[in-house]
Amino acid sequence: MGKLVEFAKMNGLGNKILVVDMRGQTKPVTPEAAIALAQDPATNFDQIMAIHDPKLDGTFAYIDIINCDGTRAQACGNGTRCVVQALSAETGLKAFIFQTLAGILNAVEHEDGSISVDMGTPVFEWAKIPLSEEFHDTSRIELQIGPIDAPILHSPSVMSMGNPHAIFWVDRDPMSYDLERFGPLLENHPLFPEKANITLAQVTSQSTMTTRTWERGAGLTLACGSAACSAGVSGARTGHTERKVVITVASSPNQQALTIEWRERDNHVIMTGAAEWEWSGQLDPETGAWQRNQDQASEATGS
Ligand SMILES: N[C@@H](CCC[C@H](N)C(=O)O)C(=O)O
Repeated sequence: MGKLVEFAKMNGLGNKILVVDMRGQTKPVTPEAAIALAQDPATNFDQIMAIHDPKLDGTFAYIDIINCDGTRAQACGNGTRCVVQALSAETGLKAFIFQTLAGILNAVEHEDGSISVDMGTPVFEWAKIPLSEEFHDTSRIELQIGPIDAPILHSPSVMSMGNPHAIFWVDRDPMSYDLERFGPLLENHPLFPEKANITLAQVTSQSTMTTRTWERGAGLTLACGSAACSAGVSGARTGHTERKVVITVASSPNQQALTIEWRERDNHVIMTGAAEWEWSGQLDPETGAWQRNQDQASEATGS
């Protein structure tokens, strides 16, 4: 193994996250290392959250977000909560400011252990989402899947939460749709030049909804925080819901929930929910070789 760095296997509502401590390192986690770690059942993850030294005064760290296919993502809500929990346990601090590809994120850990992340402001302009075709109104665009006269999914709300999202409104349990089949078709649809995260959202009341997501670069995941933010914003934007919603993530273990508030006063989106530590170890950020801390060992190493 080469030079090793500390990492923690964590999850946010089941969304599998590796929090990797890259502070003091000059090079990033390589796509090869990410793919090797994703392929190993013990370290299999949806996103790596690599904590780097700050690049900007006033921020605690720069967070590099890597999908399990080795591509980079601008935003990861569940992963950001995991980073906050890990750094809070290390430093005792409760509030953090991070820099990501999507911009500056403020986050805070509450007394009860739940974590709120200010995910920034939503973007609705078609060219900035981005879409490959001009749409004046992106709150519902023309896009459908299934028979032309009886589409299975249609008219999504599209937006960017730093990363691109399409929210399809459904009237039954999102788990009853074959998202494994439709997800890749929609993620890679020519309308999305940078691909898109695809979410099914069922509105259950003015202040509740249920979601399930096919993630760009990761496929079917148990949960996606930025998708929940996008569903919350899109629900209010289309008049389906109020600006504050509790979103049950249908695919998460025990159907856990996130609270999403699209604040009227400053247009910011605040996501609140849990994060969970599973185990820790060390890994080589160049190759993905890893070892688990001795005291937690059951499956000790991978290379
Ligand atoms: N799981 C994440 C989203 C991760 C990024 C996404 N796959 C992308 O490429 O945009 C979340 O919790 O937000």
